[in-house]
Amino acid sequence: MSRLPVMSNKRVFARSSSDVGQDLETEPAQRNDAEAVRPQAAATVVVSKRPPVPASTKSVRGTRAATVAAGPSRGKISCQTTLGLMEQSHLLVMPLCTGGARPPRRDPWDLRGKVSDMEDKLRNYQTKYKSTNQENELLRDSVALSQARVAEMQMELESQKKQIREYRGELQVLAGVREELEKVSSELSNLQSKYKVMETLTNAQETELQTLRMKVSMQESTLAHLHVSLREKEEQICSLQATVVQQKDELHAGEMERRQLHNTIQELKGNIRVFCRVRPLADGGLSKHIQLPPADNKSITLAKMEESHTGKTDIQKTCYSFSFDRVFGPQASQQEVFDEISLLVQSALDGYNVCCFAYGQTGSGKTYTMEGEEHGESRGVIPRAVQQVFKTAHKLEAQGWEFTFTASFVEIYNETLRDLLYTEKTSKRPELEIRKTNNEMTVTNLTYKKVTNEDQVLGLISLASHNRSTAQTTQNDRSSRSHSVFQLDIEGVNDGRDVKCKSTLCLVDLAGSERLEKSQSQGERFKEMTAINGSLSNLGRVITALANKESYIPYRTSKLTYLLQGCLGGNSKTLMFVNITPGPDSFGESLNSLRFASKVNDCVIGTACANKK
Ligand SMILES: Nc1ncnc2c1ncn2[C@@H]1O[C@H](COP(=O)(O)OP(=O)(O)OP(=O)(O)O)[C@@H](O)[C@H]1O
Repeated sequence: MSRLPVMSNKRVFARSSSDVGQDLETEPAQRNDAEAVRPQAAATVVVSKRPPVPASTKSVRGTRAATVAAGPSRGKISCQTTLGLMEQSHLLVMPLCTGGARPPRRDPWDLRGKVSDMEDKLRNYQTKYKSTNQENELLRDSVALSQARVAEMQMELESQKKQIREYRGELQVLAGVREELEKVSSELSNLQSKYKVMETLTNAQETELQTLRMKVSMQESTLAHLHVSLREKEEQICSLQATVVQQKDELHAGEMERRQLHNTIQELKGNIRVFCRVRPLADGGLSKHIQLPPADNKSITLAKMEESHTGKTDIQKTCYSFSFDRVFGPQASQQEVFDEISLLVQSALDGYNVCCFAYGQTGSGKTYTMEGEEHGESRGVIPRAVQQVFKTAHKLEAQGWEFTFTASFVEIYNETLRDLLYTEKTSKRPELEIRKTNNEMTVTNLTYKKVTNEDQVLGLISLASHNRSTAQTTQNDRSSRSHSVFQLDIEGVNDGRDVKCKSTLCLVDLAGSERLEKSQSQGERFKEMTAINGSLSNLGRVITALANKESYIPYRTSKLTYLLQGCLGGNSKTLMFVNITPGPDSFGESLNSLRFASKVNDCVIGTACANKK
């Protein structure tokens, strides 16, 4: 910045000196026409310092001086020109004051000498001026060059600055890149260490792979052997499968034959059978008036005992003997009893309707026989039958049979049906009605539960016994005053053989059959007893009518016989338990029960046929 004014001064100076130079060079011409202005001005300057030179002292050397000296007389000098000349005179005067070796001092009179000196000086100055001008020119050129150079340099500087900025930007970018690189290099070193680990692992795995390859090749050869043996086995399997098919056919044929034979045996035994069961006394023994011949398990004798006149011995007065399909004494276990009826249960799976009911006075052991205890050896007919049904069905699955089971539990109390599997509010109980559709007996609004295993059925049985209506009597504090009917509908399908079967296993615990006088029943109890006895009498009548092959069977007279119609007719197998109380007080009731059972036992109901399609 500080150099710029200097440059401009120089420029001014250069211009002024060149003007002066020009003026001086053109001076002779101007002198010739005697019109030059600037030399006059210079003369004016000189005049101010030196005494005026007379115009007559012109010479060749002094022509200029004379011309200079003649300047003022011309008079017309512009102010601007004067200033330029003053600058010029300054240049001219300076060497005069500071110049080199001084010339020998002239005498005051030696004006010519002095003029000559002056002229010499002037020439010197002119020479210097010329050389200065040249120098000046050179300098000007050099200045111009320098300026151009400077401009160039500045441009270069600018471009370099710009480049520097760019470099800085790039540097920053590079710094970022460097950071990135550092990161990458640290990652790289991490990766390298990982790579080393991986390399080690790879080596280990390669070794393992080699081992595995060897194993694989060994196993491949083993596999090839196995393939061969597999093919052999497959062939064997094929032939075995053919054998299995053949054996299945044989098995099915055998099963069909077994069913037929089984049914024949059941028919020979009678489609209605009666078993008598005498419950033990409280001490486990047997009362004197009941006699069970030891060698025979089919007869029972009821003997009327009277005290002798002395009162010391009992005299046997009247004897009533009865024969049944089987008589169980007080020691007979639940298992023994069930073994005798299990063949009938099998018939249910073969497609025959099976009905088993227990008849007897209150407390004679009907519920014990049919239901028994919930678990263990004292379980009764119903849980054991259910167990057998599911076990046998499972076995038959292997022969292509598929079974579906539907359970229902109904109670007949005072000639009214009650659903024992009903779980809703008691107030909302719907009315149940027995309907006969397609020769099948159904109950409207009754709960029919699909069951798939024994436990489900046992759960339903316990629900039913909870719901079962019981009423207190003087003879048995847990006496049931209603008939309970458990039904298991069984449907079997063997698609492979295109065979179907359908049957119902019906297990009935009848209400107590005691006489009215003995039970001392009154009011509601009397009504109950009338209904119970009415339905039991009708059961006897139905069985007799069936035995006599009467045209009219009074099924509809009571709800019990109407409900059991399907299980009591020709297409069914019926088993009746007559339960006897051994106490002497129950003699009359026992006799009644045995007479009723005997009547049933004498019945021969038509040949049963399986419900097969
Ligand atoms: N064979 C038997 N062995 C041992 N105990 C028996 C036998 N039979 C019945 N009992 C017992 O006798 C009592 C009465 O039996 P149960 O309740 O089965 O009579 P019930 O005929 O069903 O009476 P209800 O008609 O009132 O239902 C029960 O305590 C029962 O355990």
